[in-house]
Amino acid sequence: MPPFSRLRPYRSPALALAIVLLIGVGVATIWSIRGFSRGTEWLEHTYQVIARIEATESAVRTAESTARAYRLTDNPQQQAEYLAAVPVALQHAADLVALTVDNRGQHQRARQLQQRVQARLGEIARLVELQNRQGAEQARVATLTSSGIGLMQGITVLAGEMRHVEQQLLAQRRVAIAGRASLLTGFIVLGIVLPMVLLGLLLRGLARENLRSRELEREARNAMQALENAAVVSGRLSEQRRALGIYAGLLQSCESLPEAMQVTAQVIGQLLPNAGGRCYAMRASENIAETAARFGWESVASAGRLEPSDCWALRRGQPHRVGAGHGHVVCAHLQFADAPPDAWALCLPLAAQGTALGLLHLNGAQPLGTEDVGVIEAVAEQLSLAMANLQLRETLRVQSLRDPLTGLFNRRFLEENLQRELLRCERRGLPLSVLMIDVDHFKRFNDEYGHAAGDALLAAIGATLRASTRGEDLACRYGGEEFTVVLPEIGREAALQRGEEIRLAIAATTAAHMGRTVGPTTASLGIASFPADAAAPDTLLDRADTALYRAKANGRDRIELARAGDARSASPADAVLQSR
Ligand SMILES: Nc1nc2c(ncn2[C@@H]2O[C@H](COP(=O)(O)OP(=O)(O)OP(=O)(O)O)[C@@H](O)[C@H]2O)c(=O)[nH]1
Repeated sequence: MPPFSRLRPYRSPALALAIVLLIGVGVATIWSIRGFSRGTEWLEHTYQVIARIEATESAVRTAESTARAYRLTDNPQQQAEYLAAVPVALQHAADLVALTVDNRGQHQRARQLQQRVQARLGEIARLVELQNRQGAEQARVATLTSSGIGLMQGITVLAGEMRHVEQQLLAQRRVAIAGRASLLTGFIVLGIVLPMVLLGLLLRGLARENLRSRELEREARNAMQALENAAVVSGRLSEQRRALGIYAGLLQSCESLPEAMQVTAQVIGQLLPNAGGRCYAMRASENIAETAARFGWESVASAGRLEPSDCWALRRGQPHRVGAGHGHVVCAHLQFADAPPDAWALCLPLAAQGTALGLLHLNGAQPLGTEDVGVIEAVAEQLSLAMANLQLRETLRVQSLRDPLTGLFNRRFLEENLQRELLRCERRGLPLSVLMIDVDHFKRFNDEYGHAAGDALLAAIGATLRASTRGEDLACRYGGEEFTVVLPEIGREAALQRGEEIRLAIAATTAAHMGRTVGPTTASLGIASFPADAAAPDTLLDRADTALYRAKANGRDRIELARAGDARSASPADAVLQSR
């Protein structure tokens, strides 16, 4: 959690405290303004008192000087001025008394001053009256004995004292006003700074809140995206699971390895459209893995055939991945040099019960997800199982069609395939010959050397027949010591020649048994050809068999061709053939 969130519980109390402080600052400011205002009023009051003291003193002096001028000039104008000055002085003295009621000391002094002013004005009034009654000269003589000078000095001294006191008050009030002005300034500054700090803190808090909400919004968006991605991955996984289920079913229905490989290629192409690759099948006889199917677009070229030593997966028997952060040990069958920068390659061995059956190779330039690797591993596992099953089936099939002693096809295989070969040759207008071969006096051989030695010789004769026939020929063990060779596209004459070669080869065949060589022995052969002797498989075999009997009857170790006369039975098709 960011620090802002930790401070959140303290935000409301802090805000309340700031508001209280602000109110306090406001109240203090108002109080200071009022105090400042009161101080100013007192200052003005002091000035008024000082002005009134001076006015009183001045008015008394005016009355005094105009009365003196009247005495000296006897001019009524001067008397009038004197008479005007007297009430002014009295009024000023009375005003001063009224102005100083707030200050006891000054008030007493003001009253004394008023009394002295009244006394002084009374003295002047007595002299003016004397002048009016007895003349100016009499008044001037009286002046010499009057107490006017002393009274006036008393007024001046008292007025000076009062002024001094007022000056002191003035200085004190100025200091008090200056103090209040500073306090007021302080409160005003505080009143400006505090809201600004508060506003700054609030703005900072809001900015951080905004940032946090944007972060939360981004996180929510990311979470939504992750959820959507998970839904997509989940959908893809279920689709892949479904496809794997279908794939498993398809594999079970495959009848051959190439078919299984093709199905695998199609399924991988569908599951991973951005990947390309190959399915390799091992050719056990050559110890080589050969491409059996391809899919997608290959970003990394891979060889069509490879030896197990060319692939690390086949060497180690476990998946091998290279590129896109998965190592740089590249298999020899890959050409990584020409691949795009982000290319990757994945090889998975196809194996069952420790036997390498093939290789599944994928590559691409788009990143491969973990779930994709899981799917590929599942495909490889299923394909390995299917390959093992198919191989087992093939082995069983071969075993069911081959004679275990000689390795030749068995009679069932002969019967199943002779018809097909006949039809093929008939379609193409080609002949076909059948050789029935029977080992001579084999009972005697068995009796002389033992049944096991007979088995060994029969196995050796089987090998001789395999070596004496072409890939398209069918060399079969018909039963016991009797063999059949079907020679497609071979007519009577050529069959005779091939039969002779076979007879000679059998006559030269020996077998090693219990540390000694047994054989050789001879064999008799009967040959029947299509279309000359028969058209149906059974009849053809019968005719060859009949010819064989004749060879036996004529002394063995020889070949007899079927003759028209020695037909023992004929199928409807042969009847048609013989009537031609
Ligand atoms: N060792 C061995 N002998 C077999 C096998 N199948 C058949 N035989 C023997 O082959 C012998 C065939 O004898 P016959 O049919 O009388 O014919 P033959 O002795 O070969 O004489 P001809 O055919 O007239 O030359 C029998 O003794 C069978 O037991 C086999 O799988 N192994």
